[in-house]
Amino acid sequence: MNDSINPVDSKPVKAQSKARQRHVEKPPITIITKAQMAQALADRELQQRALGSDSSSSQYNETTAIQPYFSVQDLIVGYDDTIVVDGLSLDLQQGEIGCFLGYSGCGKTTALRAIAGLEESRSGKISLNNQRLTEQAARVSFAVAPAKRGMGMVFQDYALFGHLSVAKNIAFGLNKWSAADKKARVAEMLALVELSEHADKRPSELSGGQQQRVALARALAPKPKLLLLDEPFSNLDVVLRESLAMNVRDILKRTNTTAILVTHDQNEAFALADKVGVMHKGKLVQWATPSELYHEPISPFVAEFVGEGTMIDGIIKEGHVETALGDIYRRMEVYDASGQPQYCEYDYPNGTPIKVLVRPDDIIHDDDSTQTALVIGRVFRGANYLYRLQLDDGQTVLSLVASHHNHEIGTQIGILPILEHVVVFDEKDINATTWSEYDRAERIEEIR
Ligand SMILES: Nc1ncnc2c1ncn2[C@@H]1O[C@H](COP(=O)(O)OP(=O)(O)OP(=O)(O)O)[C@@H](O)[C@H]1O
Repeated sequence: MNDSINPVDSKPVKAQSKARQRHVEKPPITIITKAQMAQALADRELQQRALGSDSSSSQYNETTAIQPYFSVQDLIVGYDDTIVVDGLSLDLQQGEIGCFLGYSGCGKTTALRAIAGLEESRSGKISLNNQRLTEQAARVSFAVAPAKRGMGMVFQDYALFGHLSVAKNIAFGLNKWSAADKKARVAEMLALVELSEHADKRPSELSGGQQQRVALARALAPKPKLLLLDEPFSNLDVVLRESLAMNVRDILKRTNTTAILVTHDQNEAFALADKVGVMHKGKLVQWATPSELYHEPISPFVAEFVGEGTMIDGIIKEGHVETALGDIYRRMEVYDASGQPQYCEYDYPNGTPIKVLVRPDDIIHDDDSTQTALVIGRVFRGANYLYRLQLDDGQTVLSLVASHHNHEIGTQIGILPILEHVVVFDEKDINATTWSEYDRAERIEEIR
């Protein structure tokens, strides 16, 4: 979504709103209709083709599309009468790291186990490196045995053999290798996870983080086509988790390993994965890069689950959205002849109540801004303060502010809303998903 706000709008939403009155001059913005935008996009494609720089046209994609290295299509897995994984589809290219992120019980581990072949799927197709691993369709039904899938697994409890040394643990999956190759591979893996000097120790003599690295080395040693990591850091303390996640990412990237991680920890997912799939009640709600999930969530559930933020009220007015922060225009990646960005009308009729997602980094603190908000709460986060700010009409937003800007609760501070990636949701969506009190209570129960 490529929407943006005009932060200096002069038209007040409500006559009595001080914040709206402080907005000065409004730059000229022409909002074009959806039909005009479709035409503009088509023209742009034609132009790109004519210039020979087109990498997005369907013609190009048809002839050069890369077959995904790993692919899952419409996977359904259930226990008895309950569907636990419901129509899961995703692709990964070789060397990419994917992640299933979601609350406890949403089906992440079941999806991972089905990919590994440890859980039977009811329907769907799984392919890895040009080999079909499962297919359950009307006329075809087969599943490659788990041991023949070429996958490695790293578990939450590491599952190391306590009576074997670190080196022997790592060598465990290499029984078909020659003694010399095995020795060389174990040494290579020990160096990779920086545990060479611990080769002869027992796992119990290592820290949790070191044990996890042994588990990783053991899983990587046989050169798996796909590595599956099930909550691999959950036994470690929070501080260690993120740094180990970055360390593991580095190791996976250096070895060009394709991997899928399961976690309920967003920081871990973002630190490790290239693509993150938010799961909810068995469905993969969105499969996207961490940045896309944060800036372009496709539903209020994803918006709330990923990152911090608040939803503020808006209303559709002549193709744009009016809010207490200013008027929001839907900016597209299409430019007119003079190089100015084009704005398209929103997909909702005039007068539709809208919710607008505002992230803490969308609200810049600026001492010189004429637009202000009241500090009603703040949390010290070392380099930053997370301020909770009240707008003139009583709605609240969050703002991430460098911690040398130390403003007391109860004071007004200048703000500059920079809503480059603003996302709007129809109020109907909000009610239909997790923003209702009922679902909040249900989720709290889930977490407990
Ligand atoms: N062997 C099983 N038999 C019956 N139901 C199961 C079985 N394993 C899991 N379930 C149920 O399937 C649902 C999804 O479980 P799953 O372990 O895949 O979730 P998850 O998202 O990985 O959760 P967590 O983060 O807590 O591990 C849950 O409701 C769980 O109770």
